[in-house]
Amino acid sequence: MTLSDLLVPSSALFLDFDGTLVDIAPEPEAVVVPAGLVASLEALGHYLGGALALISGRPIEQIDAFLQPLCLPAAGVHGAERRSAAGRLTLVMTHPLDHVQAVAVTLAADDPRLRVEVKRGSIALHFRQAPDLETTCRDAMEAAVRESPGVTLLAGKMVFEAKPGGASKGHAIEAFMHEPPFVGRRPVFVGDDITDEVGFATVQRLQGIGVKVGEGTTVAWERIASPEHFRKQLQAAAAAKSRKADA
Ligand SMILES: O=P(O)(O)OC[C@H]1O[C@H](O[C@H]2O[C@H](CO)[C@@H](O)[C@H](O)[C@H]2O)[C@H](O)[C@@H](O)[C@@H]1O
Repeated sequence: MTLSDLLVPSSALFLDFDGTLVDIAPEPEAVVVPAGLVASLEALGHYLGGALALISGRPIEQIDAFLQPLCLPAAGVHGAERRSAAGRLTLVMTHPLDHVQAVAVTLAADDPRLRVEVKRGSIALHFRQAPDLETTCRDAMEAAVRESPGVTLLAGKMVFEAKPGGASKGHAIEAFMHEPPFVGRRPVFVGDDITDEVGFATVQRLQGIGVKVGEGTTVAWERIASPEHFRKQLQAAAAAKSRKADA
């Protein structure tokens, strides 16, 4: 089944960013937004009456910068921040991350291949350039999180990320689904990572469909081979739906 088959005017579309809309890159700032992607998102958002949101581990301001001039409804930092379709910003309560940050920074000081990303409400320790340090990073971050009340650890693609226990992509999607223009629609969520599984489970509980991009076990009912395949489907869906709207 293609994305175009899944979408009708009464659908709500939720999209992950890294590994779904854009290819994974060696560093967080090295991702490339291919030509035409912004136009496809804009056209589909229009077709869906504005019920299209980005659900990312990145801060919303980074998503805005990558997709400018588009400014979509969005959840950032794995649901720790959310901007509604009306532009209202909601922040999930965060917990002290000083200990996690100190542990991550100390590790990275010993090996320049490690990278610490400090976000509002989360600390990410990237080991993409040092895959041999995965266990060291996991052990250190797990221990640091155990000593940080209210904080949980996510294992993403070559990254361990400490974030507020009360925030998740599933919670963010559910919050959107209680508000216009998402309320009453059938949700579709497309993502690629283990961190997206809670989003797939959430939309499927709400009678919607999860779509997993790439390989790996998943609870999602549908699968697309790669971000490149997904972008092609997005473009095709945007073109087909725009044609229908014009007819
Ligand atoms: O939820 P997402 O939109 O998929 O964001 C998840 C994380 O994406 C970024 O890290 C990942 O992508 C980088 C660029 O491709 C890659 O270098 C890194 O190894 C990946 O983990 C971002 O830096 C994180 O803040 C996001 O949480």
